[in-house]
Amino acid sequence: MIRTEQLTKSFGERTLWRDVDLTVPSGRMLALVGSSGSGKTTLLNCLGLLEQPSSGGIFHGEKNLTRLSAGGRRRFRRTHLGYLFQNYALMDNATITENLDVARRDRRLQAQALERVGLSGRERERVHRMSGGEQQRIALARVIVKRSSLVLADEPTGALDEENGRMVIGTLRQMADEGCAVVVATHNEDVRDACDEVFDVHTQHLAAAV
Ligand SMILES: Nc1ncnc2c1ncn2[C@@H]1O[C@H](COP(=O)(O)OP(=O)(O)OP(=O)(O)O)[C@@H](O)[C@H]1O
Repeated sequence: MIRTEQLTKSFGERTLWRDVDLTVPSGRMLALVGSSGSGKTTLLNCLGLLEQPSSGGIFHGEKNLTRLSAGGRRRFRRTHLGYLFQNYALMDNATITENLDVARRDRRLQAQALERVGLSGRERERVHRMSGGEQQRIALARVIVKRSSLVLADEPTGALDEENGRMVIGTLRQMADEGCAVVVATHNEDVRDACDEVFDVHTQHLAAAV
């Protein structure tokens, strides 16, 4: 579970969002929508403790994560967080297996995750030789292998065809159904429709997904 309390982020004179109160319990999936530049990635980065909000709190249970030291933030990310970045954040010169080892050295889980994302048998290939969509799927496999309780995903279907887009949406939904709290920034209507709630970062309107 993750919860924000009166979370505000400004860059200089410009406030992206103000006094945001959101709760994403285990088992739920929240979509962050809004026009380009409205602050979806920035909000994900704050939830993932990669950026500091200007004010307000981020709570995991009773713990206010914004009060953690740099070491505490690192430990929280390592223990609880799976982050699917917009630029995938893979080790380019390493193999798929070496990238998955960063999350968890469990060959059985890795094989299951690679089968799920359609990359079985390609463990020894180097990431820089793979297409954008394949890299996006490796990044998803890494999140699957990590088995985090909080999953943040930034435009997870961006580089994918329709079939793989559906696979990613289904996988994120399954993670939520198995007990993760999932937050996904997206422009994609199918992703939004798979979520339980939708928060428009620009208007700051929260609604149930239809
Ligand atoms: N470190 C920074 N310093 C100043 N401005 C920043 C910084 N980081 C982000 N911004 C600005 O904050 C705004 C929100 O950026 P963000 O990437 O969060 O938007 P977004 O909603 O995810 O956009 P997109 O849909 O295009 O990915 C942008 O105008 C961006 O230029």
